[in-house]
Amino acid sequence: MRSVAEHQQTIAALFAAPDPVRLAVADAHGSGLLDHVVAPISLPGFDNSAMDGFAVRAADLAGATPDAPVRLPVAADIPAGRTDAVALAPGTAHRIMTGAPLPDGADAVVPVEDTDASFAPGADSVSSGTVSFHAAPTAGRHIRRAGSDITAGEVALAAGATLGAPQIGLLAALGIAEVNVARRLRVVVLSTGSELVAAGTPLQHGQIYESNGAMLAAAAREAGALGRHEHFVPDDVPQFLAKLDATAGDADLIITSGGVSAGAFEVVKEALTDPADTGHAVEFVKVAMQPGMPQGAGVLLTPVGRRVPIITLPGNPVSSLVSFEVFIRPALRTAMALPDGRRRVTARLTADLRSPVNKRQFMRGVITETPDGAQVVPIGPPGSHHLRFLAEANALIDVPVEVTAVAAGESVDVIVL
Ligand SMILES: Nc1nc2c(c(=O)[nH]1)N[C@H]1C(S)=C(S)[C@@H](COP(=O)(O)OP(=O)(O)OC[C@H]3O[C@@H](n4cnc5c(N)ncnc54)[C@H](O)[C@@H]3O)O[C@H]1N2
Ligand code: MOO
Repeated sequence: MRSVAEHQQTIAALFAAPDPVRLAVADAHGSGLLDHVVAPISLPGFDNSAMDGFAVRAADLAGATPDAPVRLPVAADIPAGRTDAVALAPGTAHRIMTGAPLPDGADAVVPVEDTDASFAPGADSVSSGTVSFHAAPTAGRHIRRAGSDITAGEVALAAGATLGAPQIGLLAALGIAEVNVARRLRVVVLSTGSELVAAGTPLQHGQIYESNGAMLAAAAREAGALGRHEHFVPDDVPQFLAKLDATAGDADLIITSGGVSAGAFEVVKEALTDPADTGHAVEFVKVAMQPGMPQGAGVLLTPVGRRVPIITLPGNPVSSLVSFEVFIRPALRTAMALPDGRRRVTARLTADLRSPVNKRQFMRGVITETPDGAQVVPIGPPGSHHLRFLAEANALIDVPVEVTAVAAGESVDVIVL
């Protein structure tokens, strides 16, 4: 049997290096940045006010106290967005709003609360009257200096960054319209099985609702890819191959579910084990793990001669999602220049655990932080049909091949989902 690590390498080798694409910043959300982004401008771009109040020369207010306020004439009004250059003459103040450019000559801003003025709607305008200051500001007070956030020429975002909301915000603030990112890969899931029907159809005896398609497409999207799913029913090899060709289209990865173990009607395995006829090259193997033992991986040759990676996952729902997590997710993320994004931690086991001989087990668990450190509770039986416990789990307990039992209180490796 193949080890988990060996099969991880096989899957990783199916993917090419990240494919560069230039996207509008908003469309690049969630993508991996391929090049350093250098700030074309400084932020802030000009000295500006951090408060609604008055721009002053600090020296003009030296000695101001509530008992001995200093009164100055208000010469101009500077709202945010005023674009002409305004100067502040000695012995005067300008009314200024948050984000408005500081006038030449001003070296402090006094918030309106520290004066006798009011900016409340309906209050008298003070822009051509006088204002009384109760305190002496220090020079530089409430001024946001040009370049204090980032200076033009500095690296704003390093290659490898993932473009989440804050990174999109920074790029937009720098006036950057487009970025070079790794193309998000298109993942198509094709589920097989004559027992499967779609939601909305009444179930006959022996039928079940198809669930792996939606689940694996969601997992692909959670991994940062573009995921969609198709459903194929008959256990018929020519029909399956035709569906595969039609589905492959512009896919970067095809994932099938079901039809790969030892049954009499394993359509995926049958259809893809004869590369002489089809040009496909898919290898079916057993991996020493539980769940997820029957696996297949290789390359599909499309009718237009394109080679598309294909990964054939086992049909049991828990097996297919755990296989996605262990094999496909890391490879997809690397191929999209995204960090692995999963935390591996050590946690204290709260109940005894058993694991099959010669298999690396990925057991569902619930991990919590306690004052004594992380602890993990194994949940659900090992059977690969227990979707309910999978939905409850927030972690996978990674039990090494050589371990067959772990006692409560011992430490285990955990992948936090
Ligand atoms: N004689 C043997 N039998 C089995 C072996 C084996 O080595 N020898 N391996 C077992 C293991 S382990 C697994 S895992 C499964 C894998 O089976 P397949 O990949 O061939 O999948 P199916 O037989 O088509 O389905 C298995 C199970 O999962 C349900 N299923 C399948 N697709 C879906 C779907 N899209 N949505 C919801 N549920 C699905 C299906 O109804 C079956 O119950 O084989 C064991 N058997
Ligand atoms: O690999 Mo199967 O996943 O044990 O149920």
